[in-house]
Amino acid sequence: MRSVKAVTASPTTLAPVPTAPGGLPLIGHAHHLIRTPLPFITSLRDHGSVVRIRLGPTPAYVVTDPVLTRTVLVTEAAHFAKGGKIFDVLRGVFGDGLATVSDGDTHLRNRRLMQPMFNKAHIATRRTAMIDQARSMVGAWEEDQPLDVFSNMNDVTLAAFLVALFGTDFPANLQGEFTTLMPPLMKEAIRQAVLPSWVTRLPLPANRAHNRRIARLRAVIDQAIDHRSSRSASAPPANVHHPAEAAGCPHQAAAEHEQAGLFETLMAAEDQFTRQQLQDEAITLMNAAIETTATALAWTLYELTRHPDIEQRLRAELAAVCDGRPLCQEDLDQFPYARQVLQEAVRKYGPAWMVTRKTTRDIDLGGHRIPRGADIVWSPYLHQNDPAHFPEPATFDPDRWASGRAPSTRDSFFAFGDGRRKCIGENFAWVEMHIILATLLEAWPRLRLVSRPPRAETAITVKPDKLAIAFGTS
Ligand code: HEM
Repeated sequence: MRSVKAVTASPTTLAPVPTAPGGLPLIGHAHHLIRTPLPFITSLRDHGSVVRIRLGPTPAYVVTDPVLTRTVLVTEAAHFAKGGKIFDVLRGVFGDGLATVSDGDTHLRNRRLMQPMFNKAHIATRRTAMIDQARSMVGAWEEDQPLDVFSNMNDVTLAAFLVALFGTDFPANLQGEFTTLMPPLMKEAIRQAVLPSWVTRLPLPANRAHNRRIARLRAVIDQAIDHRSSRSASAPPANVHHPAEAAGCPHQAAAEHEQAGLFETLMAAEDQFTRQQLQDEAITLMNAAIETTATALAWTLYELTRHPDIEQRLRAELAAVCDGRPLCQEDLDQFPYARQVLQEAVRKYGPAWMVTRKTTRDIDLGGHRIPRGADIVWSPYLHQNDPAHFPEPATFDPDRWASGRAPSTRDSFFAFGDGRRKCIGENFAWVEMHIILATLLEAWPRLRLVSRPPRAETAITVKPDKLAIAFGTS
């Protein structure tokens, strides 16, 4: 196993940071990052534990050793602030939402205010609504017709997320607009992140379209917040009869029937958040929550079509728990194998592949001196596909996560980040992914891949370029 002996070193032992081959004048390594991002970023392991690349004229230091990534995110986090080119571009979309706001008091305060939205007990109050939403959507798919899985997973994760966040009566037109706006917005954001910034300031059609989309997204989010405010005043009684009770799920808590969503927590803190901040947080959450979970689910389904044995084990687990009745929220804590399968998809496909920080002072990392103000890149995808930590990383093996085998691998699993900027939505993500996977298996006894095997494509996440699956009942 490769290891880095020292996180910091005395000035006498510091070595120059190796530079990745293949950089070009003006654009640096941008062509590699645009054309072959995943082979390029994983190839950097061969050049050292910290490797210098250039994003346009700007140098960036890619950390290829998970021990050093933990240093950046946790032990020396004070010297590696949230920032860097990707965040500068994303801030243009999200404003100062939790994911892009600089480190410091505002981040700490907002994180503290938002944390209750995402604790397990609070999320549990939304599980039934999410099951209903997911079930109605996957159940409406046409039998044996090729389905664009990534796009549909985006629709289902978005709908489930909206139901959790904003309640059960979210207007369909707003949902539709959001679905249309987001893919080109994110694609352009990542393109802007790897190009020199002067290119992104030119009055090119692509740049103008990007700005128009951002303005429209803000207007849509504003309408969503208005909608929620107007509905909160007229919420229905909490103990409405629910079909899952009749189906045999005995302990439905009254709170689960409420229409209100998790976002009410923030709206209730009216004096704490301005309208602009509420907008920023809503946009941030929707962006952080949708493509990440949709990608992981799409890859999970693809892997199931390749591994009937894994699919069978999943179905057996589901059948044993539900015992012939429809899935209900209480079942969700009893699917350990589903968790292993989902975690393996998240491991193998990232889903994030490039995240950045900025050094706040000259600092020694892995025996190299990194200057103040430098961009640091870390990559869950890179670490989670490192054969030194995950033997045969291309193999989809959910049993890596079986209890007893998992501890050594957990240290190199960075899919949700770590430290003070760790994903606030991790609990939510697992619940949502379990719900969608389980409702889908419940509705469709057969999955068949009807496209060629997908190639991994990068935007903010690593997603399948083309993935069609037909769902059948026999
Ligand atoms: C499979 C699903 C997900 C993955 C892999 C994922 C991954 C990540 C990662 C790697 C970070 C840290 C970025 C950094 O260190 O700079 C992060 C932060 C964040 N995530 Fe997630 N995420 C997922 C789902 C979600 C969901 C469902 C939500 C919301 C409900 C969410 C909300 C956020 C927010 C707000 C942050 C910023 C936290 C902060 O800076 O304090 N994520 N996520």
